[in-house]
Amino acid sequence: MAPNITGTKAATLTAKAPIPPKNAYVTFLAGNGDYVKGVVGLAKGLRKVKSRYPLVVALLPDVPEDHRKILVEQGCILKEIEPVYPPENQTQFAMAYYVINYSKLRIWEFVEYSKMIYLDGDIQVFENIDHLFDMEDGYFYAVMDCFCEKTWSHTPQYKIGYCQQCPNKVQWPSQLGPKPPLYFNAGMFVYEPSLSVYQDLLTTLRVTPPTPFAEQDYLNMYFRDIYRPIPPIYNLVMAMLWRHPENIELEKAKVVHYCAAGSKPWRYTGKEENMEREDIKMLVAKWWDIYNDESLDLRNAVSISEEEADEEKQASLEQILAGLSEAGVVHHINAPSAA
Ligand SMILES: O=c1ccn([C@@H]2O[C@H](COP(=O)(O)OP(=O)(O)O)[C@@H](O)[C@H]2O)c(=O)[nH]1
Ligand SMILES: OC[C@H]1O[C@H](O[C@@H]2[C@@H](O)[C@H](O)[C@@H](O)[C@H](O)[C@@H]2O)[C@H](O)[C@@H](O)[C@H]1O
Ligand SMILES: [Mn+2]
Repeated sequence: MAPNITGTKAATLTAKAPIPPKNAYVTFLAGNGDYVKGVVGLAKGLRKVKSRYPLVVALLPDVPEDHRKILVEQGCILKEIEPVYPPENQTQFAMAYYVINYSKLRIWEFVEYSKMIYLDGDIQVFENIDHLFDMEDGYFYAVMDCFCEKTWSHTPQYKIGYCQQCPNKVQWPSQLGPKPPLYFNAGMFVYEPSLSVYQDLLTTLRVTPPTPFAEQDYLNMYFRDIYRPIPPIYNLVMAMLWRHPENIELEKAKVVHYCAAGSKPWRYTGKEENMEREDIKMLVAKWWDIYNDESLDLRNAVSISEEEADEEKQASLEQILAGLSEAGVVHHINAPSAA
Protein backbone atom coordinates (compact mmCIF):
# COMPACT_ATOMS: atom_id res chain seq x y z
CA MET A 1 0.00 0.00 0.00
CA ALA A 2 1.74 3.29 -1.06
CA PRO A 3 2.23 5.66 1.94
CA ASN A 4 -0.39 8.41 1.99
CA ILE A 5 1.69 11.54 1.28
CA THR A 6 -0.22 14.82 1.70
CA GLY A 7 0.44 18.57 2.10
CA THR A 8 3.64 20.33 1.02
CA LYS A 9 5.58 17.05 0.78
CA ALA A 10 3.16 15.87 -1.89
CA ALA A 11 3.35 19.28 -3.54
CA THR A 12 7.16 19.16 -3.64
CA LEU A 13 7.11 15.61 -4.89
CA THR A 14 4.60 16.35 -7.62
CA ALA A 15 5.86 19.84 -8.56
CA LYS A 16 8.17 19.05 -11.43
CA ALA A 17 11.46 20.94 -11.49
CA PRO A 18 11.31 23.24 -14.53
CA ILE A 19 12.92 21.47 -17.48
CA PRO A 20 15.89 23.63 -18.54
CA PRO A 21 15.72 24.67 -22.23
CA LYS A 22 17.74 22.37 -24.45
CA ASN A 23 19.69 24.30 -27.07
CA ALA A 24 21.92 23.05 -29.85
CA TYR A 25 23.64 24.13 -33.05
CA VAL A 26 22.55 22.29 -36.17
CA THR A 27 24.01 21.95 -39.66
CA PHE A 28 23.06 20.07 -42.81
CA LEU A 29 25.17 17.54 -44.73
CA ALA A 30 24.37 15.88 -48.07
CA GLY A 31 26.36 13.71 -50.47
CA ASN A 32 29.71 11.93 -50.27
CA GLY A 33 31.78 14.93 -51.31
CA ASP A 34 33.98 17.32 -49.37
CA TYR A 35 31.37 19.33 -47.46
CA VAL A 36 32.08 16.92 -44.59
CA LYS A 37 35.32 18.91 -44.14
CA GLY A 38 33.19 22.00 -43.60
CA VAL A 39 31.21 20.25 -40.88
CA VAL A 40 34.40 18.96 -39.17
CA GLY A 41 35.79 22.50 -39.27
CA LEU A 42 32.54 23.84 -37.79
CA ALA A 43 32.56 21.23 -34.98
CA LYS A 44 36.18 22.16 -34.11
CA GLY A 45 35.45 25.88 -34.34
CA LEU A 46 32.54 25.62 -31.91
CA ARG A 47 34.81 23.64 -29.56
CA LYS A 48 37.54 26.29 -29.85
CA VAL A 49 35.13 29.05 -28.81
CA LYS A 50 34.00 26.85 -25.89
CA SER A 51 30.34 26.76 -26.95
CA ARG A 52 28.17 25.17 -24.30
CA TYR A 53 25.96 23.39 -26.82
CA PRO A 54 26.36 20.34 -29.06
CA LEU A 55 26.40 20.32 -32.86
CA VAL A 56 23.62 18.28 -34.45
CA VAL A 57 24.19 17.18 -38.07
CA ALA A 58 21.03 16.61 -40.13
CA LEU A 59 22.34 14.27 -42.81
CA LEU A 60 20.85 12.74 -45.93
CA PRO A 61 21.01 8.95 -46.45
CA ASP A 62 23.72 9.44 -49.10
CA VAL A 63 26.32 10.52 -46.52
CA PRO A 64 28.74 7.56 -46.36
CA GLU A 65 29.59 5.56 -43.22
CA ASP A 66 33.21 6.75 -43.07
CA HIS A 67 32.07 10.40 -43.07
CA ARG A 68 29.53 9.64 -40.32
CA LYS A 69 32.28 8.02 -38.22
CA ILE A 70 34.51 11.08 -38.58
CA LEU A 71 31.65 13.32 -37.39
CA VAL A 72 30.80 11.10 -34.38
CA GLU A 73 34.51 11.12 -33.41
CA GLN A 74 34.29 14.93 -33.41
CA GLY A 75 31.37 14.80 -30.97
CA CYS A 76 28.59 15.57 -33.49
CA ILE A 77 25.05 14.25 -32.88
CA LEU A 78 23.96 12.64 -36.16
CA LYS A 79 20.31 12.68 -37.20
CA GLU A 80 19.49 11.09 -40.55
CA ILE A 81 16.73 12.87 -42.46
CA GLU A 82 14.79 12.05 -45.60
CA PRO A 83 15.25 14.50 -48.50
CA VAL A 84 12.60 17.15 -49.10
CA TYR A 85 11.92 17.98 -52.72
CA PRO A 86 10.06 21.03 -54.04
CA PRO A 87 6.98 20.49 -56.22
CA GLU A 88 7.52 19.58 -59.88
CA ASN A 89 9.00 22.64 -61.56
CA GLN A 90 10.98 24.06 -64.45
CA THR A 91 12.89 26.43 -62.15
CA GLN A 92 16.44 27.34 -62.97
CA PHE A 93 17.98 27.33 -59.46
CA ALA A 94 20.83 29.83 -58.92
CA MET A 95 22.96 26.71 -58.39
CA ALA A 96 21.64 23.36 -59.65
CA TYR A 97 22.52 21.63 -56.36
CA TYR A 98 20.26 24.03 -54.41
CA VAL A 99 17.40 21.59 -54.97
CA ILE A 100 18.75 19.40 -52.12
CA ASN A 101 18.78 22.40 -49.76
CA TYR A 102 15.02 22.07 -49.27
CA SER A 103 15.95 19.10 -47.05
CA LYS A 104 17.07 21.69 -44.44
CA LEU A 105 13.35 22.02 -43.60
CA ARG A 106 13.56 18.73 -41.66
CA ILE A 107 15.33 20.55 -38.79
CA TRP A 108 11.98 21.96 -37.64
CA GLU A 109 11.15 18.41 -36.55
CA PHE A 110 13.98 18.35 -33.95
CA VAL A 111 11.60 19.23 -31.11
CA GLU A 112 13.79 17.61 -28.47
CA TYR A 113 15.52 21.01 -28.67
CA SER A 114 13.75 24.20 -27.63
CA LYS A 115 15.94 26.54 -29.69
CA MET A 116 18.56 25.87 -32.35
CA ILE A 117 21.05 27.89 -34.34
CA TYR A 118 21.35 26.60 -37.91
CA LEU A 119 24.76 27.00 -39.54
CA ASP A 120 25.68 25.98 -43.10
CA GLY A 121 28.60 23.57 -43.41
CA ASP A 122 30.58 26.34 -45.15
CA ILE A 123 30.41 28.55 -42.08
CA GLN A 124 33.00 29.01 -39.33
CA VAL A 125 32.38 30.43 -35.85
CA PHE A 126 35.43 32.41 -34.67
CA GLU A 127 33.90 33.87 -31.49
CA ASN A 128 31.36 32.43 -29.06
CA ILE A 129 27.75 33.21 -30.07
CA ASP A 130 25.94 31.18 -27.37
CA HIS A 131 24.28 34.43 -26.21
CA LEU A 132 22.07 34.35 -29.33
CA PHE A 133 20.06 31.57 -27.67
CA ASP A 134 18.91 34.17 -25.09
CA MET A 135 17.14 36.34 -27.67
CA GLU A 136 13.36 36.73 -27.29
CA ASP A 137 11.37 33.62 -28.29
CA GLY A 138 8.83 33.65 -31.12
CA TYR A 139 10.98 35.25 -33.82
CA PHE A 140 13.23 34.10 -36.67
CA TYR A 141 16.65 35.74 -36.48
CA ALA A 142 19.09 35.91 -39.40
CA VAL A 143 21.45 38.32 -41.17
CA MET A 144 20.35 40.32 -44.23
CA ASP A 145 21.69 39.13 -47.57
CA CYS A 146 23.02 41.18 -50.49
CA PHE A 147 21.54 41.30 -54.03
CA CYS A 148 24.62 42.50 -55.90
CA GLU A 149 26.32 39.22 -56.84
CA LYS A 150 25.73 37.72 -60.34
CA THR A 151 23.79 34.92 -58.61
CA TRP A 152 21.01 37.54 -58.31
CA SER A 153 20.99 38.59 -61.99
CA HIS A 154 17.53 36.98 -62.42
CA THR A 155 15.92 39.51 -60.04
CA PRO A 156 14.43 42.98 -60.67
CA GLN A 157 16.48 44.41 -57.80
CA TYR A 158 19.73 43.29 -59.46
CA LYS A 159 18.56 44.65 -62.83
CA ILE A 160 17.96 48.15 -61.42
CA GLY A 161 20.93 48.02 -59.01
CA TYR A 162 18.79 48.08 -55.84
CA CYS A 163 20.18 46.41 -52.73
CA GLN A 164 18.75 46.35 -49.19
CA GLN A 165 22.32 46.88 -47.93
CA CYS A 166 22.26 50.44 -49.42
CA PRO A 167 18.52 51.21 -49.88
CA ASN A 168 19.15 54.91 -50.63
CA LYS A 169 21.70 54.36 -53.42
CA VAL A 170 19.02 53.36 -55.96
CA GLN A 171 15.45 54.15 -54.90
CA TRP A 172 12.95 51.32 -55.42
CA PRO A 173 10.70 52.54 -58.29
CA SER A 174 7.03 52.59 -57.26
CA GLN A 175 6.01 51.24 -60.69
CA LEU A 176 7.65 47.95 -59.63
CA GLY A 177 5.20 47.77 -56.75
CA PRO A 178 6.14 47.63 -53.05
CA LYS A 179 9.84 47.47 -52.07
CA PRO A 180 10.90 43.83 -51.45
CA PRO A 181 10.65 42.92 -47.72
CA LEU A 182 13.93 42.50 -45.81
CA TYR A 183 15.58 39.30 -47.07
CA PHE A 184 17.92 37.08 -45.06
CA ASN A 185 20.74 34.74 -45.96
CA ALA A 186 19.65 31.22 -44.95
CA GLY A 187 23.16 30.02 -44.17
CA MET A 188 22.68 30.99 -40.51
CA PHE A 189 19.50 31.52 -38.47
CA VAL A 190 18.11 31.20 -34.93
CA TYR A 191 14.80 29.32 -34.77
CA GLU A 192 12.55 27.20 -32.54
CA PRO A 193 11.75 23.64 -33.70
CA SER A 194 8.00 22.96 -33.75
CA LEU A 195 5.99 20.05 -35.14
CA SER A 196 3.08 22.30 -36.15
CA VAL A 197 5.40 24.68 -38.02
CA TYR A 198 7.22 21.70 -39.54
CA GLN A 199 3.98 20.19 -40.88
CA ASP A 200 2.84 23.55 -42.21
CA LEU A 201 6.24 24.17 -43.86
CA LEU A 202 5.94 20.90 -45.79
CA THR A 203 2.26 21.39 -46.64
CA THR A 204 2.79 24.96 -47.84
CA LEU A 205 5.85 23.89 -49.87
CA ARG A 206 3.66 21.57 -51.94
CA VAL A 207 1.73 24.56 -53.30
CA THR A 208 4.62 27.06 -53.55
CA PRO A 209 6.32 27.35 -56.98
CA PRO A 210 10.09 26.99 -56.44
CA THR A 211 12.35 29.99 -57.14
CA PRO A 212 16.09 30.39 -57.88
CA PHE A 213 17.30 30.53 -54.26
CA ALA A 214 15.30 27.44 -53.40
CA GLU A 215 14.72 26.99 -49.66
CA GLN A 216 16.28 30.39 -48.88
CA ASP A 217 13.53 32.11 -50.88
CA TYR A 218 10.94 29.83 -49.35
CA LEU A 219 12.06 30.47 -45.75
CA ASN A 220 12.06 34.23 -46.43
CA MET A 221 8.50 34.04 -47.68
CA TYR A 222 7.34 31.76 -44.86
CA PHE A 223 8.92 33.64 -41.92
CA ARG A 224 8.54 37.11 -43.35
CA ASP A 225 6.25 38.35 -40.54
CA ILE A 226 8.49 37.21 -37.66
CA TYR A 227 11.90 37.77 -39.29
CA ARG A 228 14.21 39.95 -37.19
CA PRO A 229 17.54 41.05 -38.76
CA ILE A 230 20.67 40.57 -36.62
CA PRO A 231 24.03 42.29 -37.29
CA PRO A 232 26.32 40.98 -40.09
CA ILE A 233 28.96 40.01 -37.49
CA TYR A 234 26.81 36.87 -37.04
CA ASN A 235 26.99 35.79 -40.70
CA LEU A 236 29.57 37.57 -42.81
CA VAL A 237 28.22 36.80 -46.29
CA MET A 238 31.58 36.96 -48.02
CA ALA A 239 30.52 39.08 -51.03
CA MET A 240 29.75 41.92 -48.60
CA LEU A 241 33.52 42.54 -48.42
CA TRP A 242 33.58 43.88 -51.98
CA ARG A 243 29.91 44.83 -52.42
CA HIS A 244 29.30 46.78 -49.18
CA PRO A 245 32.61 47.21 -47.26
CA GLU A 246 31.06 50.24 -45.54
CA ASN A 247 28.65 47.85 -43.75
CA ILE A 248 31.37 45.47 -42.58
CA GLU A 249 33.93 45.56 -39.75
CA LEU A 250 35.90 42.41 -40.63
CA GLU A 251 37.80 42.31 -37.32
CA LYS A 252 34.46 42.14 -35.47
CA ALA A 253 33.01 39.27 -37.52
CA LYS A 254 32.14 36.39 -35.16
CA VAL A 255 30.79 34.12 -37.92
CA VAL A 256 32.15 33.91 -41.48
CA HIS A 257 30.15 32.36 -44.32
CA TYR A 258 32.32 31.04 -47.15
CA CYS A 259 29.51 31.35 -49.71
CA ALA A 260 31.12 33.43 -52.43
CA ALA A 261 32.06 31.51 -55.56
CA GLY A 262 35.49 29.96 -55.07
CA SER A 263 35.70 30.69 -51.34
CA LYS A 264 35.03 27.20 -49.91
CA PRO A 265 38.30 26.70 -47.99
CA TRP A 266 38.55 22.98 -48.77
CA ARG A 267 38.36 23.74 -52.54
CA TYR A 268 40.10 27.15 -52.52
CA THR A 269 42.35 27.82 -55.53
CA GLY A 270 42.38 31.64 -55.46
CA LYS A 271 41.55 31.73 -59.18
CA GLU A 272 37.91 32.91 -59.13
CA GLU A 273 36.98 36.59 -59.13
CA ASN A 274 37.86 38.37 -55.83
CA MET A 275 39.54 35.24 -54.47
CA GLU A 276 43.00 36.79 -54.73
CA ARG A 277 42.04 39.44 -52.13
CA GLU A 278 44.22 39.55 -48.98
CA ASP A 279 41.16 39.41 -46.67
CA ILE A 280 39.88 36.29 -48.44
CA LYS A 281 43.29 34.61 -48.19
CA MET A 282 43.40 35.51 -44.46
CA LEU A 283 39.89 34.09 -43.83
CA VAL A 284 40.66 30.88 -45.73
CA ALA A 285 43.90 30.47 -43.75
CA LYS A 286 41.98 31.07 -40.47
CA TRP A 287 39.57 28.30 -41.45
CA TRP A 288 42.47 25.88 -42.16
CA ASP A 289 44.20 26.80 -38.86
CA ILE A 290 41.17 25.44 -37.01
CA TYR A 291 40.61 22.47 -39.32
CA ASN A 292 44.27 21.39 -38.94
CA ASP A 293 44.50 22.05 -35.19
CA GLU A 294 44.71 18.54 -33.68
CA SER A 295 44.30 19.93 -30.15
CA LEU A 296 40.71 20.74 -31.17
CA ASP A 297 39.94 17.12 -32.15
CA LEU A 298 37.52 15.80 -29.52
CA ARG A 299 39.83 12.92 -28.52
CA ASN A 300 42.61 15.43 -27.69
CA ALA A 301 40.38 18.21 -26.34
CA VAL A 302 38.92 15.79 -23.76
CA SER A 303 42.35 14.62 -22.54
CA ILE A 304 43.61 18.23 -22.34
CA SER A 305 40.57 19.28 -20.32
CA GLU A 306 41.04 16.23 -18.04
CA GLU A 307 44.69 17.29 -17.54
CA GLU A 308 43.58 20.87 -16.84
CA ALA A 309 41.00 19.58 -14.34
CA ASP A 310 43.68 17.51 -12.55
CA GLU A 311 46.03 20.51 -12.46
CA GLU A 312 43.26 22.70 -11.03
CA LYS A 313 42.42 20.04 -8.42
CA GLN A 314 46.12 19.79 -7.46
CA ALA A 315 46.41 23.60 -7.27
CA SER A 316 43.35 24.00 -5.08
CA LEU A 317 44.52 21.14 -2.81
CA GLU A 318 47.89 22.89 -2.40
CA GLN A 319 46.06 26.15 -1.66
CA ILE A 320 43.96 24.47 1.05
CA LEU A 321 47.01 22.84 2.60
CA ALA A 322 48.90 26.18 2.54
CA GLY A 323 45.97 27.82 4.28
CA LEU A 324 45.87 25.05 6.91
CA SER A 325 49.62 25.30 7.66
CA GLU A 326 49.31 29.07 7.97
CA ALA A 327 46.64 28.45 10.57
CA GLY A 328 49.12 26.18 12.39
CA VAL A 329 47.27 23.02 11.53
CA VAL A 330 49.87 20.30 11.06
CA HIS A 331 48.83 17.91 8.38
CA HIS A 332 50.21 14.59 7.33
CA ILE A 333 49.96 13.36 3.80
CA ASN A 334 50.64 9.70 3.55
CA ALA A 335 53.55 9.38 1.16
CA PRO A 336 52.58 7.13 -1.70
CA SER A 337 53.61 3.61 -0.82
CA ALA A 338 56.99 2.73 -2.26
CA ALA A 339 55.45 -0.50 -3.63
O1 LIG B 1 26.85 18.95 -51.83
C1 LIG B 1 26.43 19.60 -50.87
C2 LIG B 1 25.89 20.93 -51.01
C3 LIG B 1 25.43 21.59 -49.89
N1 LIG B 1 25.50 20.97 -48.67
C4 LIG B 1 24.98 21.63 -47.47
O2 LIG B 1 24.06 22.67 -47.84
C5 LIG B 1 24.56 23.94 -47.38
C6 LIG B 1 24.15 25.03 -48.35
O3 LIG B 1 24.90 24.94 -49.54
P1 LIG B 1 26.05 26.05 -49.83
O4 LIG B 1 26.65 26.48 -48.50
O5 LIG B 1 26.98 25.48 -50.84
O6 LIG B 1 25.27 27.27 -50.42
P2 LIG B 1 25.87 28.76 -50.46
O7 LIG B 1 25.74 29.28 -49.04
O8 LIG B 1 27.31 28.66 -50.87
O9 LIG B 1 25.02 29.41 -51.46
C7 LIG B 1 26.06 23.70 -47.29
O10 LIG B 1 26.71 24.65 -46.49
C8 LIG B 1 26.11 22.31 -46.67
O11 LIG B 1 25.80 22.37 -45.30
C9 LIG B 1 26.04 19.69 -48.53
O12 LIG B 1 26.14 19.19 -47.41
N2 LIG B 1 26.48 19.03 -49.63
O1 LIG C 1 19.88 27.09 -51.37
C1 LIG C 1 20.03 28.47 -51.50
C2 LIG C 1 21.28 28.95 -50.77
O2 LIG C 1 21.17 30.35 -50.70
C3 LIG C 1 22.17 31.04 -49.98
O3 LIG C 1 23.31 31.11 -50.78
C4 LIG C 1 23.97 32.35 -50.96
C5 LIG C 1 24.96 32.11 -52.07
O4 LIG C 1 24.23 31.67 -53.21
C6 LIG C 1 25.73 33.35 -52.41
O5 LIG C 1 26.56 33.10 -53.50
C7 LIG C 1 24.82 34.50 -52.72
O6 LIG C 1 25.59 35.64 -53.01
C8 LIG C 1 23.99 34.71 -51.52
O7 LIG C 1 23.18 35.84 -51.70
C9 LIG C 1 23.10 33.52 -51.32
O8 LIG C 1 22.22 33.78 -50.25
C10 LIG C 1 22.53 30.41 -48.64
O9 LIG C 1 23.84 30.84 -48.24
C11 LIG C 1 22.58 28.89 -48.68
O10 LIG C 1 22.58 28.40 -47.33
C12 LIG C 1 21.35 28.35 -49.38
O11 LIG C 1 20.22 28.72 -48.63
MN1 LIG D 1 26.66 28.30 -47.39
